[in-house]
Amino acid sequence: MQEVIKVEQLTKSYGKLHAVENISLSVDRGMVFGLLGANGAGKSTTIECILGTKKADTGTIRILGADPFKDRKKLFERVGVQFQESSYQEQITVAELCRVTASLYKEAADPFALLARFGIADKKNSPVKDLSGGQKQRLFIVLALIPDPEVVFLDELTTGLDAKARREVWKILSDLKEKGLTIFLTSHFMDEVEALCDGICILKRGKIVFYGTVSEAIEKSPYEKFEDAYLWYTDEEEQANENI
Ligand SMILES: Nc1ncnc2c1ncn2[C@@H]1O[C@H](COP(=O)(O)OP(=O)(O)OP(=O)(O)O)[C@@H](O)[C@H]1O
Repeated sequence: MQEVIKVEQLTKSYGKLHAVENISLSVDRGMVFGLLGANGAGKSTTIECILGTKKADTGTIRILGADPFKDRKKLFERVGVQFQESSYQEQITVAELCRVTASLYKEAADPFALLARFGIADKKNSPVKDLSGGQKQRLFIVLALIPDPEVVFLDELTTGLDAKARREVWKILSDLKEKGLTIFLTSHFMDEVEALCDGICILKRGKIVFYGTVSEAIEKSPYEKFEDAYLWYTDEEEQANENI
């Protein structure tokens, strides 16, 4: 099994704040990996360091065997990224944004097939700014998949999507995974994590508090449901009480 993402001892501080401390993780090809944690736990910082858009203070990071900070150009064609907010011209339409994005890659996927797959083909002539929150979110997943990447980073995957759209996105991602796509995601929805993730890492104030599979996370907690186990791993009060 080929290792697609490897992070060893990643540390990143903002001034005195240790945003991420000693994070190590490994993601194999065709795996869906979930990076979890409360707001401010350090997920975005970790992803930005993995992508090379932020420089880690210390640690080693490899994506597809390359150093993302030094080899960004080389990785650009092979890695997809979903942004929460993309910067685009005020009046640009969905079709134009997709075409512009596709033009950046040598071997782009067909953006219109992707729009159809994500149920927003009828919006192709609408200005992006007029899309609903959920439609925009789906568009951003489409943009991340346009490079036809080997690995894709999806930050807060289905935030803003209704229940049906979430299920549809899960199905599409499961199909892409079957074809060998490696998926690195963050999510605040534990049902989604249970449905999709082969491996997870739970962060609490920048440190790993659990690393393994969803079923291991449940087993090592006093709970039977994953959401309860997740809250137990991340709960401030509970952990504070344990230290008394
Ligand atoms: N550029 C920055 N300068 C200073 N502090 C920052 C900066 N970016 C993030 N932080 C701080 O680092 C910590 C980790 O933030 P990060 O955005 O990585 O968390 P997160 O887990 O992605 O949160 P969320 O779920 O809210 O997106 C937070 O305390 C945040 O306030």
